[in-house]
Amino acid sequence: MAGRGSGFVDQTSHQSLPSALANLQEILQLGRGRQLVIFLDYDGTIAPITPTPDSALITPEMHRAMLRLAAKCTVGVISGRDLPDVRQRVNIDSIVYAGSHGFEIGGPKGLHVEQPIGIQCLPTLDLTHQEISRQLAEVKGAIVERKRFVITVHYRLVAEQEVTLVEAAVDQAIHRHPQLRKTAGKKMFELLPNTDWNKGKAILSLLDILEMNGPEVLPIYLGDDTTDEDAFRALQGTGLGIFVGEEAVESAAGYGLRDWEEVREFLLELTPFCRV
Ligand SMILES: O=P(O)(O)OC[C@H]1O[C@H](O[C@H]2O[C@H](CO)[C@@H](O)[C@H](O)[C@H]2O)[C@H](O)[C@@H](O)[C@@H]1O
Repeated sequence: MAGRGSGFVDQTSHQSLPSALANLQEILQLGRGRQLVIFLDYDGTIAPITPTPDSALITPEMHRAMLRLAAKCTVGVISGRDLPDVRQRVNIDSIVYAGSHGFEIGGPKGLHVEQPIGIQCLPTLDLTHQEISRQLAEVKGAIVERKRFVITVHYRLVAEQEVTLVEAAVDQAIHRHPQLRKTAGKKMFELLPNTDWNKGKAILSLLDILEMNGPEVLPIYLGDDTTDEDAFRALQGTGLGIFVGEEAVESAAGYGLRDWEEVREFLLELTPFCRV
């Protein structure tokens, strides 16, 4: 990873990651003479974590900050959410989006790419969605969220003693349908096509599509959850990862920011130094 920050002490703990804000000059130095491309995760990075998926919105201030940034450089939002959902929440036409953890990519000038393996899995995802929804219908607080290529089973509002029921339903589905694999994130489990595709691969593919895969570009990725680690790893050596959150987790990111408000501050500080 380019730039570990001079304050770097222990790379296994986020709390010791150097602050991207405090080390802005160092980051700018890495980007000197290079075009910056900024990739942002949605939930927990540009929007706060809320009790239900529906209520997680970006603030007007964040929207303004992103608009200003997008006027100066290439911006992408790389999300586990469904592509139309994240696009509508961010609502900026000029940026590129990846939904379903990168299984679907969309952007200006008609850009639209879906992973063929995802398309093959659609009947299995449909069936699994029905099965899990039925199985968890009686579990109070469980939310089954269907995205085109991913099913997310949320347990944030489920009583602690019932979370095992939620995980058991997911595990049984994976057992029945080996075309799917399980991942986990903030108070949720996900089922997605059982293939080696993730946010990191999606970003590398996007950089190719945008013809921004050379040394004259510095891609920066900001994310807060386990699936964002794939993106941090993918950019090691060529770009920069910024972990968002206060908890101590193992991260492949080089810098840290506390929360989405610090993310906004960072974007505002970075914008004047971006060029198209
Ligand atoms: O990759 P992301 O854009 O960060 O999306 C990851 C998942 O985020 C959403 O769930 C999370 O945020 C919700 C709203 O704050 C919260 O209620 C939930 O507990 C979190 O797991 C989204 O609903 C999922 O579809 C995304 O995969």
